Amino acid sequence: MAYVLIFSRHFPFSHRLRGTSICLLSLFISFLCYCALFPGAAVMQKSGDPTPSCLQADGVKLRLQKSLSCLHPLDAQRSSAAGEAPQPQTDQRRPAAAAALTARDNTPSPPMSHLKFGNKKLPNAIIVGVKKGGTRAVLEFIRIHPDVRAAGTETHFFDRNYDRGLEWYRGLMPRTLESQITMEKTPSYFVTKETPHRISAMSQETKLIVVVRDPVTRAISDYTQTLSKTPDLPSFQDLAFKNQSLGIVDMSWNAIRIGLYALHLENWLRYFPLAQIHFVSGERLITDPAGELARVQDFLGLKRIVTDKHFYFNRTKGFPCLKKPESSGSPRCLGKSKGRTHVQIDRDAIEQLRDFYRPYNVKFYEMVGHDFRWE
Ligand SMILES: Nc1ncnc2c1ncn2[C@@H]1O[C@H](COP(=O)(O)OS(=O)(=O)O)[C@@H](OP(=O)(O)O)[C@H]1O
Repeated sequence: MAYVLIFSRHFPFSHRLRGTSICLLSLFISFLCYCALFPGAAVMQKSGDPTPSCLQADGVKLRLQKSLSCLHPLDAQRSSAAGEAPQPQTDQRRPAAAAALTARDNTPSPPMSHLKFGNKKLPNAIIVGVKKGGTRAVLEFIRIHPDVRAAGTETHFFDRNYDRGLEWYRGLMPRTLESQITMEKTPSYFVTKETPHRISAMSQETKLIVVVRDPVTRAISDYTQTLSKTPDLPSFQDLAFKNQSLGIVDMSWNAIRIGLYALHLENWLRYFPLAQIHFVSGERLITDPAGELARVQDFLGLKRIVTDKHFYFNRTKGFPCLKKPESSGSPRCLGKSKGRTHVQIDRDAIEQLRDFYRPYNVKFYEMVGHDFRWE
């Protein structure tokens, strides 16, 4: 206003003209002052370039939310072209922007990770044996149940890795929801002296599954596997007998020892009641997988969801395989190491081994209350 008064003194116009000039000059000078104080606002809106005003919004949650549309002006244009009000971007559509928002906003995010991924838990159920009994088939078949999750590889925690501790073991487990059970399989547990005691020390509630198979066929399967890795292995007969003509079997050979099921089971029954151990027939697992899986599901307290509609018999493989899931994927058979062609063993040796195992088998049938008919 001082400028206006000075100006009017130096230019003495007529009274009306002077009043109008003073008004116009006042407005002009006010505009100049406004521009000097807020340079950005006037210039940005004129140029139509939104970026600097977006940058000004940085650092403040409310302004940053608004500024998300600044990061993607094309989206704002598309929205207005479609006649929609521009929407703030959701996390899914703009993860980078959403991340920036979260980083600047210290509000804790909801505990979605727990809901989504669950927790790693120690196993509720373990397939403890027997080697070459069909343990992989049982695990792969039961884990298609939505309430079962399993460690993919054999952990060998209770026999080889016990010193690593339970937290190491837990770390190997998949994440599960509260409603799901955790499983693992390590077939050597069944014949390891320390294992029953160690599992009961972890939890006396652990459910145990043993897949048993005719001990003579199992021994030949075991030998066939070792031979595939060690081609210069002595013959089966050389390893199985101390003296074949006298029919003296070498019980110290692992392939023979594993088949003495009754002796191993005695050790387990010192720590677990029989009702907590479920025996799967390795033979029926091949001829009737759905029947065996029904019993496994009952034992685990699961709804019978895995049924015969999940299996088909693959003639090439000579074994049951899993059907193609409805959603995607392809039929699934177990790998080449399951269902190998066995080494031919002469009939006499097989008969001698059957005689050797018979009393142990009978004892085993009595202990478990079931005749597996290994004749
Ligand atoms: N569906 C299906 N597909 C393929 N194989 C099957 C199946 N069901 C049971 N089996 C039998 O499983 C035997 C291998 O047993 P394991 O999985 O316990 O072996 S291992 O101890 O883990 O090495 C394997 O033994 P071999 O036939 O001697 O190879 C199979 O006879």
